[in-house]
Order: sequence, then structure tokens, then C-alpha cells
Amino acid sequence: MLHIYNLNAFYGDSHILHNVSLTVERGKVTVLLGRNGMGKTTTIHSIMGMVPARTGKIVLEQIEIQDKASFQVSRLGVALVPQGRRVFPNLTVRENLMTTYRPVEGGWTLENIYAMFPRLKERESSMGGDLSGGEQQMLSIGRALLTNPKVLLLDEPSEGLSPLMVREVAEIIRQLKQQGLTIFLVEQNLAMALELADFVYILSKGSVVFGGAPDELDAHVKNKYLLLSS
Ligand SMILES: Nc1ncnc2c1ncn2[C@@H]1O[C@H](COP(=O)(O)OP(=O)(O)OP(=O)(O)O)[C@@H](O)[C@H]1O
Repeated sequence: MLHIYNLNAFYGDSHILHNVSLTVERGKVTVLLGRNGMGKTTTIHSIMGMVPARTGKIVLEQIEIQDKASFQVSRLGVALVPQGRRVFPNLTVRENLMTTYRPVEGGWTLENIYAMFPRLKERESSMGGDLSGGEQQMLSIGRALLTNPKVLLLDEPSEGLSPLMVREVAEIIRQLKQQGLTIFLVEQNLAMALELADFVYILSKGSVVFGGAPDELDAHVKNKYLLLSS
């Protein structure tokens, strides 16, 4: 569904991503792990056209998207649930949801978003800024789904949430996968990530240092790239 080939990305002169190659398979949950500052968000932002690819290719269903603007990438079927959720604080829940709505026959509608997230229905007239962190995360996921994407990118959706809310977010991701959605998940929460993942990549200092099934991640790899501070 989505392939990245030898992606190199920079902020000014800082070379952040080094020949990153990875594949996000249709209908699967692909997880990108790595400690703080290793380039996970930069990878997601490169896919979305928010950080330019200096070299390399990003291919969505045979279409090269590495030179496209974010709105074009979005129209082609990629949606982002950004780190920190980024809900509009001064719009109501309903208005937040409707800003991105792109109707597709048989796709997501406001009604089935409310069916999946009853709490959003209850709070539909509340301002985005008045919601709890967990509610904002639901809103951010609902808003992305209303673009009716083929691929959903989630950047650390568990960040700052209570353990109970982390379980809820994991359950939502599981349901979306069951419905056939293709998911690319950046996470720091190893337990949640490994529970959901069909395939795992690890980034270290902007390079992919591991790619494999979750059960191939042994203690050595975890200790080297995930658990201990560098
Ligand atoms: N706008 C920016 N300008 C310059 N450098 C940046 C910018 N954004 C990120 N960086 C640097 O790029 C590197 C990768 O950052 P990135 O946010 O992709 O990491 P990450 O793995 O997502 O970490 P985190 O979990 O903290 O979000 C870091 O060294 C960071 O300091």
C-alpha cells in the first residue's frame, strides 16, 4: 500500500533521516518504534508532505507522493492523527469533525463516528479545548477518519493518556484494523505497540535498525534501541 525507499530528510543542514526504507502493508498495523528524537515524527511528516524528501521515494499505491503537498497527499487517501492531537480549541466537537469531512459512498460519516465514539456525540457542542486528553484523542482520530483515508498515520496516540485511555485507544486501533484499514503507528508505549503490531520497524538516529514481526524483537534489540537511554 505504502512504500518508502531510501528516504533522506533534513532540517536545514541537519541530516535527520538516513536512507529510510519501509513498507506499510494493506490492512495491517505497521509500527514504528524508537526513542525520543530518533526521527519517527519526521518520517510521518515526510509521508504527509510536511517535511520534504531530499532524496528517495514515497509510493502510495503506485503513485509517487514524495513531492506532493500535504493537501494532495490527504486527497490521495492518507490521514494523520498528529502528535499532541491538535484539535481546534475554539471550535465545537462537531465543527472539528466537519472541517475534514470528505464524503465517500459507504465510508465514514458523522453518524458512524458518533456510533464508534459515543462520548463525542455527548460532547458535540463542547469546545475542543474543553475536552479531556482522551476525548481530544478520540476527536483527533474521528477527524482523520472523516477524510475516509486508505492509510491512517497515528503519531504517538497514547502520549499523555491515562492507562485506561491507552487501552481504549488500543481497542479503537484494533477495531479499525478489523474493518480493513491500513495503519501506520508511531509509538513509545512498547506494550501497546507490540500488542497491535503485525510488523515492527525500529528507528535509531534516523536509520532503520530493525524490521520484523513483533515476536522477532528479542531482549537484545529492545535493550539496545528501546529501553535503555542512549
Ligand atoms: N523543526 C525542526 N527543526 C530542526 N530539527 C528538528 C525539527 N524537528 C525535529 N528536529 C530534530 O530531528 C530529530 C528527529 O526528531 P523527530 O521529532 O522526528 O523524532 P521522534 O523520534 O519523533 O521523537 P519524539 O518521540 O520526541 O517525537 C531530533 O534530533 C530533533 O531534535
